[in-house]
Amino acid sequence: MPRFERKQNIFRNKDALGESYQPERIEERDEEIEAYMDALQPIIDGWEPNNVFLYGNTGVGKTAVTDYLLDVLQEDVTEYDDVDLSVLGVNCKTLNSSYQVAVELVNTLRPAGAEISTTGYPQQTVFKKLYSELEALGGTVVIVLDEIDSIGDRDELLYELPRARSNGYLESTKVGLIGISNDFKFREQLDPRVQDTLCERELQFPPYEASELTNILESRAEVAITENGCDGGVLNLCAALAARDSGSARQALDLLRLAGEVAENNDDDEIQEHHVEQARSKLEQERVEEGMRELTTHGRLALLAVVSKAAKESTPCRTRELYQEYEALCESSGTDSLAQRSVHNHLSDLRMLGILSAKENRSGSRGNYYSYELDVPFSSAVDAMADVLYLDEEIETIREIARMNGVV
Ligand SMILES: Nc1ncnc2c1ncn2[C@@H]1O[C@H](COP(=O)(O)OP(=O)(O)OP(=O)(O)O)[C@@H](O)[C@H]1O
Repeated sequence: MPRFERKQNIFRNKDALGESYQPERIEERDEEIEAYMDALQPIIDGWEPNNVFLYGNTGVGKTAVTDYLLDVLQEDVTEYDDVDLSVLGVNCKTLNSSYQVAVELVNTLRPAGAEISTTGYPQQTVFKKLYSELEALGGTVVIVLDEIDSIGDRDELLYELPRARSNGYLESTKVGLIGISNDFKFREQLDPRVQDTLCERELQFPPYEASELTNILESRAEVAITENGCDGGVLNLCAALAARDSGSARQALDLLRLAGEVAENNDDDEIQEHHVEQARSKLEQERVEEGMRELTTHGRLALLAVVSKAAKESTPCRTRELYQEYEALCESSGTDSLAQRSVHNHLSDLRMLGILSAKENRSGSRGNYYSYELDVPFSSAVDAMADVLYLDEEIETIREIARMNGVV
């Protein structure tokens, strides 16, 4: 019977490369930290907080810097008896209206058992409940709304909360909002009056360059990886790959962690560059598989049509032929088919997602046309579709044909 055996050649503390780890030091963000501290200064001075809007791509340290600075602020504020600071944090990802965010805030402030229902109240009633909880808390309250763009255009709370004091809803409590977003369009879409208040102080976090990512990785590797667990060029390679793609520290850290796991699984004592390469293609495949799972039904059926043609070794294949395959799959799954034009749009989307590639062909007088083929491994595409489409028989036939043709 196989037994578990502890492996600790590579990692000293693998959790330090994970999402929930809060770094002791923030690297390469001195300027942003200075501007951020400047925006938070009125809190220490005992005045009303500024509202702050923070934006930048995913993984560029918006949350890490915010958590770090608010911890420092909470510690430093204890020096001053006349400032009583509370920090509330809500991730808005699953809350897509002001109403839901307000309910979440009320329930964060209420003791267990006294929460309000998430539906059934007029919006103003929920806002009033929020004001009365905030008033009961007193002092200065900083509310951090991460992924604030999920609120969409139902942004009344972002208009009302910063004005609650001037409108007489709050007397003793001073409230400051910190909104965090990686959607650049969100700011532009906001009502100009909301923009004026929420974006009182705006901070932009640019993507990291390779040398900055190397420093972030070096300081994290000190905690996470054993002394001889990592070959010299590995951190530079992870940093360079992440910088070229997204400039995200999360991507660089994920790459290093996965490369370490690959090395560990091979029973190697050191992470080397070839482990990073393997980790990169694994992450790339995961990303594509995730993209495939998030497709709409017709996107999936259009993709399965290409998969089916690939099994028959008939790709690249033009839209017209793919459309026939797609119609047959729609019929098998009891789904009404879309017009060829719409299927063409789905194929273009799949191309944008990096799941398909397309070649443009010239066809004399009738203009150009595209032919499509898979840009991901056949087995990843068929596995992902088997998980999300209820077409077991058809998918088994496709696999069978692929096996016969030596595609898999
Ligand atoms: N300057 C930095 N120094 C140390 N670690 C960092 C730095 N920037 C980012 N990180 C680390 O990178 C990871 C991603 O950072 P973070 O979650 O702050 O990104 P984000 O900009 O908030 O991304 P998202 O918009 O996706 O939430 C975290 O593990 C964080 O600790």
